[in-house]
Amino acid sequence: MEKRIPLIAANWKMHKTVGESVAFIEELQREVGAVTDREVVIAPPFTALAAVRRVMTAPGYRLASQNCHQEAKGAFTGEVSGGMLKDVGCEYVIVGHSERRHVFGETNETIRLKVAAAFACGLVPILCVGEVLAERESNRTFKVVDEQVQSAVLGLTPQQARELVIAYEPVWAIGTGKTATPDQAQEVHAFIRERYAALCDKTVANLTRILYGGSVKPDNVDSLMAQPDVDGLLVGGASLEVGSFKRIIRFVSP
Ligand SMILES: O=C[C@H](O)COP(=O)(O)O
Repeated sequence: MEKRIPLIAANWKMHKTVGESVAFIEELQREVGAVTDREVVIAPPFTALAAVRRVMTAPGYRLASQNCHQEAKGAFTGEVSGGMLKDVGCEYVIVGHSERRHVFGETNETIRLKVAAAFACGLVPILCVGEVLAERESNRTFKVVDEQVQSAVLGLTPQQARELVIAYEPVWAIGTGKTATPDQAQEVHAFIRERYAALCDKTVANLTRILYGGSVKPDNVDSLMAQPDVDGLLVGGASLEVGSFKRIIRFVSP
């Protein structure tokens, strides 16, 4: 039976020069080597994509962008299209990260267009969803996450629905040191899988990878990855140092 291959993604956000990015990848590959039973995805800033691609030579490592524009080309100063990202060697693109939603005002509708644009260019979107603290405290987590997922998958083909990666990132856990407990993560992941099965198809939902993000660290990685519906991680701060990211990649399966 086909299995969900764990996916560990590093989102460097607005960190690292070209030189720092290259040095990190070289050291990581030297220390970890080829990965065969999991995928490692690195999302450096736009400026370092080409350089990282050139040195990313070990099996199991893939390049991602942190964002893309929804249009293929045009007068959009400062933006980068999916086609340009594919051209530079990206295989994945992070779409709808909470910083894009809450700092840059991206809506569910914009994110839906970005998911479609990514697929049209041959990129696999990593769709981020998650509630803010006030939503969790008013018991609206499931409603918010459901709306975000539902909106993003509108119009996807069965194959695209199968390839899409979903990342559950409770906004209150991002960069705060407050990780969701393994039970809290599992509860929302199971809900997402159940809703995905209703929206797409049960077989598709059983194969869809759902990542957790939000203050993932070496000391909580194993308990998060032990949850049956946590298929991988989207890591911010702890992905900036080889030592901590290496430990996260080497999470211990139950
Ligand atoms: O994309 C990554 C998330 O925003 C998590 O960031 P963090 O690990 O620094 O909390």
